[in-house]
Amino acid sequence: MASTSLICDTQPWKDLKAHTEDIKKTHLRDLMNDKERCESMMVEFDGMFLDYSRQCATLETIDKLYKLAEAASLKQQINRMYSGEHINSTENRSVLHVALRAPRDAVINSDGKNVVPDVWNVLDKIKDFSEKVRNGSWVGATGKPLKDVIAIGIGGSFLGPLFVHAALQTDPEAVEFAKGRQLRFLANVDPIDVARNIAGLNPETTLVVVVSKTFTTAETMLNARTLREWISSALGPSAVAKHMVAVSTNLTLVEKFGIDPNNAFAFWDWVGGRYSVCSAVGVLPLSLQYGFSIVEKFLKGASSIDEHFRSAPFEKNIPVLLGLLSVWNVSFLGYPARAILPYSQALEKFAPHIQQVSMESNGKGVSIDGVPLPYEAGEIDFGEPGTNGQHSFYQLIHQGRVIPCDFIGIVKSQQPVYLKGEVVSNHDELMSNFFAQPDALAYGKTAEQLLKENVSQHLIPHKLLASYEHRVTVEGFVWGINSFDQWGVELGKSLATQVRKQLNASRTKSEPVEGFNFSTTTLLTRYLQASSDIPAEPPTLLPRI
Ligand SMILES: O=P(O)(O)OC[C@H]1O[C@H](O)[C@H](O)[C@@H](O)[C@@H]1O
Repeated sequence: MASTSLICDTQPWKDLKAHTEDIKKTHLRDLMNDKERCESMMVEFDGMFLDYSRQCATLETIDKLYKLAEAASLKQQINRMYSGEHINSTENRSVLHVALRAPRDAVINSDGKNVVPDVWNVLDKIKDFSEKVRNGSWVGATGKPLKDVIAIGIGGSFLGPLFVHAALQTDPEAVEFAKGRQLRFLANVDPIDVARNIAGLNPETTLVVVVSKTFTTAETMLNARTLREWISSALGPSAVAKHMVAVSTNLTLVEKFGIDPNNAFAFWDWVGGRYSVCSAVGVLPLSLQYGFSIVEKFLKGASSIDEHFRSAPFEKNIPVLLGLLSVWNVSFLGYPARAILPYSQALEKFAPHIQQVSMESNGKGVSIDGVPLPYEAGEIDFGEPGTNGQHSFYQLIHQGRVIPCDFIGIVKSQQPVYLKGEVVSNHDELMSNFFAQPDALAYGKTAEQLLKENVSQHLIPHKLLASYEHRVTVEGFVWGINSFDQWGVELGKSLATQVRKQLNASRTKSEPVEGFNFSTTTLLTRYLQASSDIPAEPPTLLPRI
């Protein structure tokens, strides 16, 4: 395609549009009766089993989607990503999160330099540091071992690590490694989140990890200053060197903040924040909690999917199929939402993480060349673990609207329970719902997708993660957008700066609210009036619970 042309102008897009009319006349119940169709809609790779037969699609649809992929130069785009080209053109950067989990001997170049040795230098440093903290050879300022970790970070510097932490919390092997330790995440600038994080913790035994790609994010930096104060007011300012470390691409600002650069763990601008869980962003806090060996397994699983995504033919390529089907659902069938439904409590934070990966990546209104899109890109992702969601929002999916669903099932439970006298084990009971719901939907009126996992427990999260990351990439490539920038978020940040300035000026110099629209002016004024009697408190006076 020429650089400013849009995918919707290509013949394959037009063919799919025309084909949509035929599909709308077809009932999924009838499609499900076609054994040959269903059989060819099942794909397996390395313990993952994808069944997309409950998608509102025929084999002809899939064939047309491959043609669309060709028109979007999908294969070439994937190759460009892996070879370190600056596909994030608006920020002039490579997109190489795959290098974060590449084997030590792999060669992945960015700007003519193999980045894999840099990746492994940091991983080795994390291994060394986390072992020292865990075995008590790195101690706090008063000589006590650091058994609790608070990771401060937001967005991509929070959601991925939280998702993996939640997944490992009940993994029998990981539980053993985490004995006597706690990992908490402080994301929100709301002081309530600070209070909750420090509740019950002693600064003497707490290590704070400040995680921020830019080291400028307002929320994270205020929370970092707040916990720096919490530590130094209790243990003296010199304690910061032993109790605070950082993960960032901006080591200059880390040092300026007062953290020894030797205690900083780097990553690089070719890692998007929302794709950074496999960098020190996730690896450091998770290694402190579970040990590096557990986290290394995570990296290996993700790497296996990376290789699959790069090399498998499209008809067997799980992320490509997931991505093309999503484009089909959004752009042709007109379904704007997608539910992510893991039948596993361990995956409770998967949907919130994918929300950022997907919605921040593909929620765009212009093509990568700045041309306004005449079609919608991105989808509204939401989800909850099954069966909880069944008692909440499923009714709307059953009878209200058509919402494509990802059902994610796990073959073996991390914590199997089989009560004497019960007909089935507790996990079987859960899985009964997993198998029943997609059919209830398919034979009712909706389209959805069934994704089953068949993989030992601690291998689950990274394969899912890498598959979903690449799905988002596939969608972005087909829609012709830049999935790797986030200018909308930047606008919100700069508006917050204006508000912050105004609040400061009004509070300290009684300046009237100016420069905002009528609504915001009214609200800001009322807020300032109603909160004027709240005294300023230094952070040390935050509640100690
Ligand atoms: O890691 P940081 O630089 O602190 O950024 C944290 C978050 O900030 C913004 O909201 C970006 O849109 C996110 O992509 C990013 O994950």
